[in-house]
Amino acid sequence: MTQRPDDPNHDPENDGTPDRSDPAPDDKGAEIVDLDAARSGRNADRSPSEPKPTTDDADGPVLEGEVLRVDRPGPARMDWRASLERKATSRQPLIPLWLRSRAEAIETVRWASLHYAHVAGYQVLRAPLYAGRLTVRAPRGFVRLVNGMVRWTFDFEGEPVRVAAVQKSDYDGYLKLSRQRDSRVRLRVWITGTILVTLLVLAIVVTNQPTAAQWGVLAVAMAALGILGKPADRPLINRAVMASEVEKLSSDIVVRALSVLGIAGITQALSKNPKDAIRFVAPITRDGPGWRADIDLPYGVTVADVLDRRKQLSGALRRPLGCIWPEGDSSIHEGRLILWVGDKDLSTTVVRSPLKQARSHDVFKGIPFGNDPRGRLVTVPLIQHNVLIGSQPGQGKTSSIRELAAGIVLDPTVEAWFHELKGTGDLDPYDKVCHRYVSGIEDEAIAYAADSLTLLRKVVMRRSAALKALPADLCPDKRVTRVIADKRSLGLHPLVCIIDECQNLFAHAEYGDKAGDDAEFIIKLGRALGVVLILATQRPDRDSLPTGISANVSIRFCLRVAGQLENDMILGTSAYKNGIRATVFVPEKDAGTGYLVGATPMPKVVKAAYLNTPETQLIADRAFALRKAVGTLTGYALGETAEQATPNFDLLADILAVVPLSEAKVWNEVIVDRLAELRPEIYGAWAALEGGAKTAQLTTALKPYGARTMQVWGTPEGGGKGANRIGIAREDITNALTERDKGKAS
Ligand SMILES: Nc1ncnc2c1ncn2[C@@H]1O[C@H](COP(=O)(O)OP(=O)(O)OP(=O)(O)O)[C@@H](O)[C@H]1O
Repeated sequence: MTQRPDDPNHDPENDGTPDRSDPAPDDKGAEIVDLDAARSGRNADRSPSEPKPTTDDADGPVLEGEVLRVDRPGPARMDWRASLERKATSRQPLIPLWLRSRAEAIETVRWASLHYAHVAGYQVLRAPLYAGRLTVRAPRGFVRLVNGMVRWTFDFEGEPVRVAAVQKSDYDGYLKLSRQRDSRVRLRVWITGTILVTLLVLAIVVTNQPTAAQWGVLAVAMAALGILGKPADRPLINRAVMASEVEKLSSDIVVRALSVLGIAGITQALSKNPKDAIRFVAPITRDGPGWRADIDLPYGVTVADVLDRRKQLSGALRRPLGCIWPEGDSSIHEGRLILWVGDKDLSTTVVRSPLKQARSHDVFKGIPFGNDPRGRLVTVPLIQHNVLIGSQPGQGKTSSIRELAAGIVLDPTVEAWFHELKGTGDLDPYDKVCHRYVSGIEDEAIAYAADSLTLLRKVVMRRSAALKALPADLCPDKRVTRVIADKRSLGLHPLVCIIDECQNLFAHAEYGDKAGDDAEFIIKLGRALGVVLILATQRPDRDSLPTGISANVSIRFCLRVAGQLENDMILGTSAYKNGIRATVFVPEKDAGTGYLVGATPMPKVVKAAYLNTPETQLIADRAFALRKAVGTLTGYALGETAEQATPNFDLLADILAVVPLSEAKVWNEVIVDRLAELRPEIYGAWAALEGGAKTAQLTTALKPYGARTMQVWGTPEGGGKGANRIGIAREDITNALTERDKGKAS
């Protein structure tokens, strides 16, 4: 509805006629209709054959009422709390970022001390060189001094002016200048004479002083003359640190770089509004060893678009790729870019492990894992989590595992089950503290790792019952805590199982399927029970990494991978789409650097700490001593023979033993109960499971033999109503047994 000028409520300052040259601030965003233009437009749309409306018709009925605008005038009114919350997100820190983390502050102070110690040491070592230079330059300095004094005393500086006065025949001027010179020279001769006499007296005094003082005075004199004799182009002192070649990051440089990335949204926005298309929401500051710019990208452009062009950004900023770390902050919005440009290339940095010096460690506090590009320590929480590490070969998976393993073994309460299925012995230093350990690529090693998973599955089931039985005051959250872990008799201490090169297990023809099922089971249920699985693979595809594992694991570390598929297998579905791309890392050069997801609130680029073999050996020795002292060395570490997951029993034969020929089909749950009666030490844990878990247990156990389960009609053993439930056909078990035995014979 619009107001008319003849309306009694008409507001002359707001008559509904838009003044495009001077939009009133109050009208910001209001929908104002130019009636004349609108009507003429409407009439123009009519076909000439249509009857022309009468003037009244054209104007339409005049409606009365209050003008209601779509956009209300005045500033946007927000709830004050919401407005405060919004402001809170952009508060500048009271304490500088580097002082907020103890580790970062220590690192900065350490860096500054080392830097200045280096500068001091460098200059002290070169003192003889500087003394030599001063001596060589002293004669030239002496000549310059004498020359300067003579010129000053006899006012040679005024000579050209006096000559010019003569040449211009300016006698008055010349006379004035000559008089001035005479009076000046008279005074200066006195001064120079006094200085010379003083120097002479000083020289006589010095000749009567001890030799050390004479040398001291000579040194000072030579130094002074040497400084005076310095050639203009050669400084006396060498620079201990070459001037940083790092250009200070400025808004102009950032805008220039973003504008050449070829992102259509940025190019268009800049062409329309070169000044404000890219907004800096905070001043560009130093943040750690680099510069940080907080930027709002133009509307419609997301951080993922920029991440995609990190290489181009590196070229545009004229900095090595390893210095360019764009990051998003989706807690604000998807277009908020935090661009961090480091002074140092991350790929040339080796991160020292804080565990190198640690006497012991508590895994409940997480494990120090590496540094982010800004040099801040990143810790991986372990309890309540599982970890998946992946990359193409040679990118640092085993090194990352070594670092995690260091934290694990330095906590003497943790039971370590380590499996390294490459056979290179990278984890061998730790074998002396492991409850289970294997290194190898052959079938025996794979079988051992598969056995570990089967045993671990049982451990998880047993722990589940043990945790359930704990009194509520000891275990209010139904999960293992430090207090519970420390009560060894409960058997709920942390148990960490590492399988490096796990593709060799999961893709194994004989053990792969079952191992995959077990691992998935452990990942899903083990978390609250203190059981942690750490898997590393160089072949992240569906065959080598069951989707049940890649979908359920909670912490992921992806070093360089070749493509989107591998990226998302490790980092989770849509990671690539969301700009978390481990494809940006450079093969080999970026070894140890990867995206860490799930360990920190936001995905992070992290360079893992690196431990070489001797350092790993020292850590393992400390861990051994620690464990020996508290009595937690068990299993492999004590040279005990490995516990076997598969003692001498034969599931297929056992099933045939408990299912008579007369029963063609039987429910799984019935078979499990009968098996438990037959061999309680083996099947007892299965029978303790409830409902679907009991049925699923047998289904899973039969899978490796190719024996399928099906819907079976039956009635409960103790009597009751008939029903369809999951079961097996006896004939299928007989066939599976025949097949298996045939295979063994061949
Ligand atoms: N965090 C790191 N910092 C520095 N260099 C590293 C780091 N991690 C790995 N490297 C370098 O990369 C090399 C290969 O590392 P590593 O053996 O851990 O790779 P990998 O991914 O396990 O290889 P593969 O897939 O063949 O088992 C190391 O020898 C080391 O030179």
